[in-house]
Amino acid sequence: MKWQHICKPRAFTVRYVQRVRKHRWRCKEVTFWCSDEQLFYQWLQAFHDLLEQQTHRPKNLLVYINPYGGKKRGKQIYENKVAPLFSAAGICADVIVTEYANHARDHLYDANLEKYDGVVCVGGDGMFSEVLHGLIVRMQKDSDVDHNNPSAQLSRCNMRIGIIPAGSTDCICYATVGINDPETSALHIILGDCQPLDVCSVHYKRTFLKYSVSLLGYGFYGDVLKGSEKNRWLGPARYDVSGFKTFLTHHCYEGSVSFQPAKWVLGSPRDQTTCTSGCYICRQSSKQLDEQEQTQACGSEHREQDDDWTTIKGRFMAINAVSMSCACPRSPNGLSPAAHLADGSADLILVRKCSRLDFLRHLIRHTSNKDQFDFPFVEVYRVKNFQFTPKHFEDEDNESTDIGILGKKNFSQICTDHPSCGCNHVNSIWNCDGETLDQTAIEMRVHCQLIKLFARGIENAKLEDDVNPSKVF
Ligand SMILES: CCCCCCCCCCCCC/C=C/[C@@H](O)[C@H](COP(=O)(O)O)NC(=O)CCCCC
Ligand SMILES: Nc1ncnc2c1ncn2[C@@H]1O[C@H](COP(=O)(O)OP(=O)(O)O)[C@@H](O)[C@H]1O
Ligand SMILES: [Ca+2]
Repeated sequence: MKWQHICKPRAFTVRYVQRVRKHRWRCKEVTFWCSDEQLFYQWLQAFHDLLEQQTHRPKNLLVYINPYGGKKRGKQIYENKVAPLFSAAGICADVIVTEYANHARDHLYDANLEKYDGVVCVGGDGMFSEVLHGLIVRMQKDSDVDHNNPSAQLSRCNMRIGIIPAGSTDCICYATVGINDPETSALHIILGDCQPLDVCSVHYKRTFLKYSVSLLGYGFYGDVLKGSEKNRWLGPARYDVSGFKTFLTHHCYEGSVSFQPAKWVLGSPRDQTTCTSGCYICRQSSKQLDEQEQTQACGSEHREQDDDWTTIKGRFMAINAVSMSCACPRSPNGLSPAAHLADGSADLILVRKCSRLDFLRHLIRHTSNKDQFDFPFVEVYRVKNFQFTPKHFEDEDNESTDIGILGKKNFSQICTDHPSCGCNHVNSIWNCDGETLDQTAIEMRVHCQLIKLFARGIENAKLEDDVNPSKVF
């Protein structure tokens, strides 16, 4: 607006956020001018004072860009859509373009994080997972918590994480913001939004394997991931190709699932309501968590109940544990539409052996508003933890030392017990936020609100239309 400033020397431009379409935000600007010099400076001072009060807004960020995620447009997206907004908002960003897988994670283990108000990742769920691991593992190391102990009380991370979506599924961004749009996410970061998020830890015996915030899936989604890796060059379409092939092969896997229900939570996976910005159920969990932490600070030990385990044995097409809805462009309501971002629970979805047609009907429901759980072969439980043991775990345990759990022999072994059941593959693998796990027998536990994102949850569409409280920056 230079010409305006020249014609009208006492002018200033205000940039603000406007909600343009469902969950999509855009940066707009308006230039004011004033003939009275004193009044002009009063306005400038008022804006300056207002902005100074916004202490939750980040000033220094550490940004990691995965140049190979999604359609390989991470760098371009950051440079064209995000960097200009950060600079307009006066944010100083140190940018690292990753050079290899796990670069960001390893860098976070030792980086000096003191000067940063947050970490931003540009990429997909895999890239987010790197940053998540870097920060959580670092936090546990700094606070002397043994993360190999499955029952350890993990220390919560205060450093917020921002996600600029530039990946293939972008589920974590979509399920926490409502859209996978880089500019919208950049604006949530600039405004300093804060959304706590549950994290699931995954262990094998007393060894830590991985953390998960979206999908921990065995069977269908594990096989889709395995099949997709060799077609990475296809970009996001690799999942469609692999999904189709996996659907045609129609494998089921035998094993036993044990879990403890999340009794204290207020919601259920079959609720008609969903988790929205400022969600009441998540706020109740926050209160309980604070009380728990206070009790611990006073020296009393928080004792988890160790009874009420339920065990389900059978042959499964898919075993999915999700601690958020997992909404994404492929499935706008997600794998479990009523799951909550920060209630301290996960939804465990068991899809038992069924016909190919039934499985297709179940899958198709993920693309509409119809209930994907309303089938006799689908069960869903809200849990605080679960354990899975594949039927052939004993053999696997013995063989793992020679050929590795994911070794060919193990994966393609023929199920001699059930020649006619169709489960000719003994074991599947676990898909943990788009990364494979090295073990099939695992235990998972939800850690309530372990991390925080630069997001605010899914805004209520009505609120967006009614009051359009644009935010100035
Ligand atoms: C006939 C129509 C069938 C349509 C079925 C659609 C069901 C889609 C559910 C998708 C759930 C996605 C859960 C998220 C997983 C991601 O964390 C993971 C990694 O993402 P990224 O790093 O961005 O690549 N993505 C996947 O595992 C892909 C699952 C795709 C399944 C088709
Ligand atoms: N520079 C890099 N070279 C190769 N792989 C990388 C690089 N940086 C990150 N990665 C890895 O790329 C994988 C996929 O990243 P992600 O951003 O999730 O893309 P996508 O959504 O397409 O899977 C992750 O496992 C991440 O660890
Ligand atoms: Ca949850």
